[in-house]
Amino acid sequence: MRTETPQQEWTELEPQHPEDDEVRRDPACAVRVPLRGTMRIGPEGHLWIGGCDTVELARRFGTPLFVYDETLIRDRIRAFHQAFRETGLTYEIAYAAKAFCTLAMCELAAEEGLAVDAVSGGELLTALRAGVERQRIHLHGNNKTQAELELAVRSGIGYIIVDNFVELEMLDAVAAAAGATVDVLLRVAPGIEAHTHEYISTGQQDSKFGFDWENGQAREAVRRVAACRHLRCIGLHSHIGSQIFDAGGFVKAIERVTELYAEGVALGLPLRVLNVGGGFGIRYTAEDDPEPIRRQIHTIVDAVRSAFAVHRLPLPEVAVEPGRSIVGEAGTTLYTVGTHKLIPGVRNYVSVDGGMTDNPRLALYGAKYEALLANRAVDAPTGVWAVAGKCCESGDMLIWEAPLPDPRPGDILAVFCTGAYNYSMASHYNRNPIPAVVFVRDGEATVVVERETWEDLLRQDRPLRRG
Ligand SMILES: Cc1ncc(COP(=O)(O)O)c(C=O)c1O
Ligand SMILES: N[C@@H](CCCC[NH3+])C(=O)O
Repeated sequence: MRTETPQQEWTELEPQHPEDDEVRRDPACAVRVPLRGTMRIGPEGHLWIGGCDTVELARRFGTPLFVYDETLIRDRIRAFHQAFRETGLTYEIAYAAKAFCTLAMCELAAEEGLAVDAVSGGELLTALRAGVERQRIHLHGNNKTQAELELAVRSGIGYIIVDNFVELEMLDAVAAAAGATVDVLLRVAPGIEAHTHEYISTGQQDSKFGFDWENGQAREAVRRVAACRHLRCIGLHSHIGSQIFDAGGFVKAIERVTELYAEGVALGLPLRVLNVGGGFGIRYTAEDDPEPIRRQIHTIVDAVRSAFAVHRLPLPEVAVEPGRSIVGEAGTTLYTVGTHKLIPGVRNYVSVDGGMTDNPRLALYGAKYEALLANRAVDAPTGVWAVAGKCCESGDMLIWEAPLPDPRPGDILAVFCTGAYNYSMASHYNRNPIPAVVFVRDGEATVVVERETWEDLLRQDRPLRRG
């Protein structure tokens, strides 16, 4: 689809944060929502993304609709590359596909020079089918199945991040059966508390992920992997959590993991990779203030340089696994406004045609979002609305307090920052179909995931009695 860009004047947007000119506020927009990437308010008062009028996108493709600003995704990736290039260190950026995994996204990641970090057979197959170079795919997971390990070994992917002792033995056996030697990293739980929601913090001791550093399991894993005849341990991995705002936690984790790295080198392991995971935070709302990527990457690389100097080790290849920070702010969900319920003195609810099925993050983490009416983007808010989904669940809310002009049935509501862990965590609850996904760029909209239909929902069902 090509949508003509109007010729009239566009609203001028001022940088909100001097360090991050991708986030802008529209002074004419009373809702005062940060406008990211290619977002603009058009002269007709509509929200435009990637040169496309979102009201037209909603009409054309239906709602709920995930809209991704392709330019912003590419810009985010390039910011990571640029930050690393400035450090002069060898590096690899692996896109954490769990944030948003489709063929198109994996293709884009590969085009932009990213490796892909997969965490299941499904993500692995998506990356392979998207044509990502095999050597540039990694496999994660705390309970990889035999079938997933076999697919990974058969496909000859770059490396597998081993999470625990059971997997270590299982993978050694899978590699032996395939007559292969498999490159692995060991995932260490470094005992670092990331200051984020407890369900997305993963580096602390009480975590299901990785070999525990504090009680010596990680050290034991380094010894045991050295004895696995079909595994070649080429590095160590840690990941401390998600939606992290400053790189302090990474520094502590790097210091701990480097001690182990030194022990591994002393044991004769061919270590060359230090993977510090992902978790770089983004600005969901004006309350969020993450450090810019450039600064976080520089802090990480400085920490690696000093830790490796302490142990007199040659510098490793530094790998990171960002997901949210690549796609989160580039995604916007469009909904159609339906019913409302006003409870005087209590709360005003407005309901939209999606909800926890396309965005479970408020229900899961109490996540906060900002929104505006895409078809009346410059109308001043007249009140605070609780934006509800359409599921049979009181907790099915998208935003508890959204300042909006009185929403009318048929208005298009745009909820921002829904690019990470929304489509990928979407569900069929209440038998709702999964929405379509479009990428927009330079006035072109490309459907990268078709909308599911009610018929699609029945495709795997079989009747109780046949014939
Ligand atoms: C091992 C690992 N790597 C990378 C990521 C990506 O995290 P984020 O999307 O916060 O960058 C995660 C998720 O938290 C993870 O568990
Ligand atoms: N799904 C979570 C993050 C988990 C990250 C995976 N380790 C979110 O939406 O924030």
